[in-house]
Amino acid sequence: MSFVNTPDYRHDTPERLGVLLVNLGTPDSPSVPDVRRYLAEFLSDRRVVEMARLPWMLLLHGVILRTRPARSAHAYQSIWTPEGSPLLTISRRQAAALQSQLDARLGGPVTVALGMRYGQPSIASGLAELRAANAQRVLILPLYPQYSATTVGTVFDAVTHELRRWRWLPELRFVNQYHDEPGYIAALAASIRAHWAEHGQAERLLLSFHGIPKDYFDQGDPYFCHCHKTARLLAAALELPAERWALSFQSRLGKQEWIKPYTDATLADWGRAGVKSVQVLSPGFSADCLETLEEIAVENRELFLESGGQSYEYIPCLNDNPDHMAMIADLVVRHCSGWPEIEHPAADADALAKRHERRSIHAE
Ligand SMILES: C=CC1=C(C)c2cc3[nH]c(cc4nc(cc5[nH]c(cc1n2)c(C)c5CCC(=O)O)C(CCC(=O)O)=C4C)c(C)c3C=C
Ligand SMILES: [Fe+2]
Ligand SMILES: [Fe+2]
Repeated sequence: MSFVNTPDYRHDTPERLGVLLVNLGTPDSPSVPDVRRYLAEFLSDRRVVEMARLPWMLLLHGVILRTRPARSAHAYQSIWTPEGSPLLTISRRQAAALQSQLDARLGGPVTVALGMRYGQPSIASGLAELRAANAQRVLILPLYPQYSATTVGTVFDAVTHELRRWRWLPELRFVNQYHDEPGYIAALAASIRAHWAEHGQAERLLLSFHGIPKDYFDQGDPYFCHCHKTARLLAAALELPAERWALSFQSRLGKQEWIKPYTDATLADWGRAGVKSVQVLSPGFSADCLETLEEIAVENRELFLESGGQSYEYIPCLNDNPDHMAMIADLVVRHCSGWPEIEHPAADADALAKRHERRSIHAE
């Protein structure tokens, strides 16, 4: 194996701290071939589908990748914007907002880059961007509040897989969840309150998280428990009594059992039981994407209304809202404690130059 450090870290420019924001990723376009390529990469990940390799590869390439891409492409076309996939455009705005917040707080020693687990920009390109900025200390920050092996675990795999090719490794830290972080709960509560202030309160609030196969939970994935804790803390922050809210799991795939209750079944039950109005929030998604803008905001709305409901409102994800990005900036500062860029923030160019002078003695 050959190593890829070109250019290497440099002694002649100040060292920096790098933050790699990571999210799931999205197809390059909503065309069937691009969606197929994206699904092939995503669904070949052993952390996402744990089934025995040979039967899964036969099923994936023999059946799923021949049928699902057309259906998914159609759904992607309905949410695509002139700037591209919502997940990617929002992620770029989040990276820019985090960069500004950290610049304002620390005086400029941090570089923020974006890397997607599947598709572009890749985790490898994000790490290369940080290396080019001379970021010798790096924080990996997957934008998944709840830990799951299927999301956060696989980000770790991709980062370490790429770093196996580097000769000079950065000092590395990794955020693996923030599901009960007070700032995260407060930002969610504030966004719901803002929605209530404008639209009033529905009879029920549904907190819908992406699902995982039940088997992964049975084998120890803490995701289900993290979702429950987020939901419980959020309901408490909103002072919502138990009969006014529920938690559910969306976006299941395939025939096996996933963690329950299911979002679609819950909404259909509520509609049939005479619940007239609901508001739905997906607190586990840090950015709006196909699963919220199409599945929750459109598909599940139809289902609820067809089942007897009368009013259905989707409350958007936190996206790049300032409370959210301030909370993410707090997380960065906390996880990087002890690192010089955080402990001795340079307010001006002079201080930066002095800090560099101090450290480059060893390089001479
Ligand atoms: C076995 C399959 C899947 C598991 C397990 C899974 C877990 C999981 N996913 C997210 C977040 C997102 N998933 C998104 C799309 C998506 N998810 C799956 C399958 C599994 N997800 C598929 C096949 C797709 C693609 C769309 C489709 O064909 O239906 C997205 C949106 C991507 C976008 O481009 O907008 C997100 C975000 C979490 C948080 C999670 C486990 C906790
Ligand atoms: Fe998913
Ligand atoms: Fe979906």
